[in-house]
Amino acid sequence: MTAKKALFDVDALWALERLGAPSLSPDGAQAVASLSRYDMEKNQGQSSLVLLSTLGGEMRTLTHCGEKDGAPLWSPQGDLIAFVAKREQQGVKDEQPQLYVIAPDGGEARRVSQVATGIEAFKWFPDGKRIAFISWVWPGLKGAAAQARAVQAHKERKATGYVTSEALYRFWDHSIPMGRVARLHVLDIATGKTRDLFEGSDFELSRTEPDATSFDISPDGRRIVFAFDPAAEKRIDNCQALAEVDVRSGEARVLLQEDGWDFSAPAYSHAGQHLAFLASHQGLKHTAPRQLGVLDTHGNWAVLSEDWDYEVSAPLLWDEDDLGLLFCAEERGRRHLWRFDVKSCAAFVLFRGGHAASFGLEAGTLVVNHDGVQHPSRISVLEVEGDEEGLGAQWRRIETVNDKLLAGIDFGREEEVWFKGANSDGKHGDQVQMWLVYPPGFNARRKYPLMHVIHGGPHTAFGDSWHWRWNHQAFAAQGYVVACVNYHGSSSFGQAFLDSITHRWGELELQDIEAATDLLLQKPWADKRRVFATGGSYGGYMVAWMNGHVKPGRYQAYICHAGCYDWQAMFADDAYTYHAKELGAWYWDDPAKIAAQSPHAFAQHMKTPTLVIHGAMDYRVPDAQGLAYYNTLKARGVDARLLWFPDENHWILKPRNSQLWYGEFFAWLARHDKGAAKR
Ligand SMILES: CSCC[C@H](NC=O)C(=O)N[C@@H](Cc1ccccc1)C(=O)O
Repeated sequence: MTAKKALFDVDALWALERLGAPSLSPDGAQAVASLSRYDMEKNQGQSSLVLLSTLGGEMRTLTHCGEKDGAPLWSPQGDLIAFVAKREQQGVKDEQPQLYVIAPDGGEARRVSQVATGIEAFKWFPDGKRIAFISWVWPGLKGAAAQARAVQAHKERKATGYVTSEALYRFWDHSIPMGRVARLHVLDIATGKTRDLFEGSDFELSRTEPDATSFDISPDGRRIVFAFDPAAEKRIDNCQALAEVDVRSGEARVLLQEDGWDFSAPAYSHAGQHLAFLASHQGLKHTAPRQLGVLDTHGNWAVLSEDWDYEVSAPLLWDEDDLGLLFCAEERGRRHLWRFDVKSCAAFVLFRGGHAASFGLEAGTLVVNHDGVQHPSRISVLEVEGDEEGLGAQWRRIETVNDKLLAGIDFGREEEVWFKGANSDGKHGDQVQMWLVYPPGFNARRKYPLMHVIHGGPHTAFGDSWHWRWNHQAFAAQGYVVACVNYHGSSSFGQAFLDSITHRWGELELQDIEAATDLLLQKPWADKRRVFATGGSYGGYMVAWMNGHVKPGRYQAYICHAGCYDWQAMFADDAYTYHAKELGAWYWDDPAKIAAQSPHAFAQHMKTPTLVIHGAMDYRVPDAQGLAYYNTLKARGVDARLLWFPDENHWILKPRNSQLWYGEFFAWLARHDKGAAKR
């Protein structure tokens, strides 16, 4: 008699540990990664570093005491592992993240930076004696001491007002640091001395969260290539160019700048003869995919993947023979790790997702961090390469994180379904993908409630991946059949499918969702008295749109998380310069066109009970959107509930708040699940 397994719930979700991106030792024998765990009592997370052997053997914990030991990178010589952390040690408490190093065989980590403005992201120089890092600094000041004084003055300021004349002044959940810009610096590991490579120049990195993919160090360590916005007025939808700075002299020159082209994620080949990068032809269309570009030493560049109808994701990693590049890219609701051959321009799947999140390659050893509907992040090493589709490849896990906890939990199975959705060309219905996740122990002869979980974007996709915030297994464990429709406009189904909704947001997506509901309600197990729709951000927009467009009673209730409700008022968001490209007009030029795509304009039809959830720190979809929607429902006498977080952004990230989120989510559905009472 096998022991009954527990159902998956939010406490189990937060009890799971989360593996970060692996960094391999130069000989490929070991990988270091961050491992995050969460404490519901303390209501916070903690990350340490773990060592994994690619040759077999148990995982070892390398660091214990950091608040958030993250972004570990093995030195090129293999003698040190560098990472970013905020710690209190050696009599100093870090106010900003600093750089630490630790020997791979353990011991105490050593702080090697004391940068008042903090360290955002870094890379090792080939000599293993220096690192290049990003820090947000006041451009007019000279030297680290001046920056430290400015940090202190800002901290002690009495006036808290934010003043700017910039077009881009906030991003996702933070204000762009007043007066500061992101710059590249060099740190000498031995002395801790730092140098601002852009000092005295107008160069700066992107103002929208530059990271380690924003720059690369040449194989000889003499130059650093970086992406930057050449426009005088920075905007979220500006195109970036590529430039290169001489590390010794600080002299910088533009390498690649083309009107209408956005360049990013530069990566030198090992021989230094080529530079790979991502290129998006924004002049053609704002949704132009990021494609693979290569520049040679004569200044000639080309897009190698223009005939490949998938979007290339950063980071780009040259194969060890410089004949190919590794990167992740989505394909029909999955995300694989690919190798792109620069000569044949053919793409081969190395790791077939599920969801390939990150990877590392050293000395012929390839590791991947991957997840899926059935499991959170894992790290595996390639043992046998498969065919060009990645079929037959043999990967071996090099950790057992979460195995004990998950062994006692029953998960539901997932199913990939294709159905005839909206016709984008007016002729015939297009094939649309949907993922179903069934309750554990699903029995087709019984009746089940149906719950749509509608993804955001709109240009993203739900698929065979593990989601920490919208966890399909947590929803299915409550007894719902969970349906995730990759509606028209979703990514990973080709450019035409993604572009099909441009200037007509809401129309085809609704047809897809409704076609899916019609299909599912024909299933013997579907209880048509117990149908619900939920969604976040653009998914929240969709459920608000449904409230104004779908006959009341079809769905018993909606849940709208951080939903776009009123596109004119959405102009308060951080991405306002994008709106006209997607909706087809500025609201002042064609208010009717904007209203025709805006849920608020259909409020007079709204009657379906809705739980509205929003975070006050959400600058992408300002919380006024959720409040306006909630107030509208209340004013109309529609049953509504508001869950508002004063300290969360677009996502709900604190453990206790997430616990509350799931609790209110399920309680709202149960409250409107009249069918459940009669079961
Ligand atoms: C940068 S424009 C918004 C596109 C972005 N898409 C994918 O991540 C996004 O933030 N989408 C939001 C919804 C939204 C759409 C348009 C303007 C503001 C917000 C989301 O679904 O997360």
